[in-house]
Parts: sequence; C-alpha cells; structure tokens
Amino acid sequence: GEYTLTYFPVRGRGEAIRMLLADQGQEWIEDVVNGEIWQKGDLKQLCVFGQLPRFQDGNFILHQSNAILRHLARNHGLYGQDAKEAALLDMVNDGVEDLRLKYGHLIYQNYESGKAAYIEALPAELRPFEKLLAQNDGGKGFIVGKQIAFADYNLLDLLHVHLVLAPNCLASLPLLAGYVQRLNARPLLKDFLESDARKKRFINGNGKQ
Ligand SMILES: N[C@@H](CCC(=O)N[C@@H](CS(=O)(=O)O)C(=O)NCC(=O)O)C(=O)O
Repeated sequence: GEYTLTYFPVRGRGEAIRMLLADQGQEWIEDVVNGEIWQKGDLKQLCVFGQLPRFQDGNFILHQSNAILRHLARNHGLYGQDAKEAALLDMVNDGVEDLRLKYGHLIYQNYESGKAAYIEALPAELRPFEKLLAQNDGGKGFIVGKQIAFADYNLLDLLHVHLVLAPNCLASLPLLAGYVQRLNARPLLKDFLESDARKKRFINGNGKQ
C-alpha cells in the first residue's frame, strides 16, 4: 500500500527506514511533525506508545522503529534467505539498537560531559560488527548472508551518525569502513544521500551530533 512516515524533521529513528525505502525504490510521504505541533499533544495521544515514528502502509498503522523495519523487511525480501539468517539479522539489529540507545543517552542526557569517554570506548562498541562482517564472506558483502537486509540499513545509519560524532571511529575497523563506502555507493542510496532533504535534515532533535 501507500507508505507514510510520520516523524520529526531529524534522522533519528527514521533514517534507517528512509534508506531502506529509497534503496528499494519505494516512494513514501514524509509527514513531518515539528516540535510546536508535537507539544500540543493531539498527535501524541493517538500514538500507541505516545512516540514517533509512526508508519502507515495503506490503512495499516505501525509504531516502533524496529517493528517498522521488520515489517518492510518481510514485505520486500529483506529478512535473509532462511530462518537462521533471519535469526542472525534479529541478533544484529538488537545489537544496533543497544548501541543506538547508548548514543541517544549521550546526545540527549550527557553530551558535553560524556562525549570524550564515549568516543574513547567507541571502537570496542563497534568491533562486534567488524567481527560479524569478517565471518561473512570475508566482510566484502552484507552483515548476514548474500543479500542486503533491514539490519544493514539500521547498521549503516548507526555508522553514519557515529562517523559525524567521531570521524576516525572506523580507523581500526577496515571492514566496517569499506562496508559504509560500499553501501553508500549503491545507486538509489547514493541519490538519497545526495538529496537536499537528506542534507538539510538534522541528525538529532536537540541539534547535537
Ligand atoms: N522504541 C521507540 C522509541 C521512539 C522514540 O523514542 N521516539 C522519540 C523521538 S526519537 O527518540 O525517535 O528521536 C519521541 O517520540 N519523543 C517524543 C516524546 O516522547 O514525546 C522506537 O524505536 O520507535
């Protein structure tokens, strides 16, 4: 059905969804909610958990960014080739979520005081993904199996935002560095990354990055 993403004018928890849709050649409506509108509360009270993103697939409404990614994965062949690959993709996506939560805590709770220590610890936080790449076809492909999956888009977004926070964070993680370059070069994703909408979009809601 027709896709609509209702979210704030930030990358945040919406960007992996946007990159999946763009790379899969899908169109969608950006229903952008700014802070003022959100503060009124009318929309918030309609949201299952009082939060955004909200995704509409025709008249089917879904919340929770990871549930949205998985819904799109099921409908676009982005959940691996079998149950084992699907399970590994869930493992990877949960690992992305763990680090995303830590990143969100840094950005929104203790940016000034926590930034140095966070960056110091970052290579160790990212190394599990380097190892997973190394175990899959020498790290020259995707995070699991032989095809791109929803967890790739979520991991790519996580790497994008960490490269802004700490430009050298992949210096000791060559497979991840190559992975980012390789995915960024995918024609439809490249167009998306070069679009004005992407370029003008803040990463987080408080302007910190
Ligand atoms: N687990 C949820 C978390 C959603 C969430 O935290 N949304 C925040 C915005 S952001 O963290 O995704 O940028 C929100 O709606 N905040 C506004 C509010 O809580 O009133 C998800 O993954 O979708």
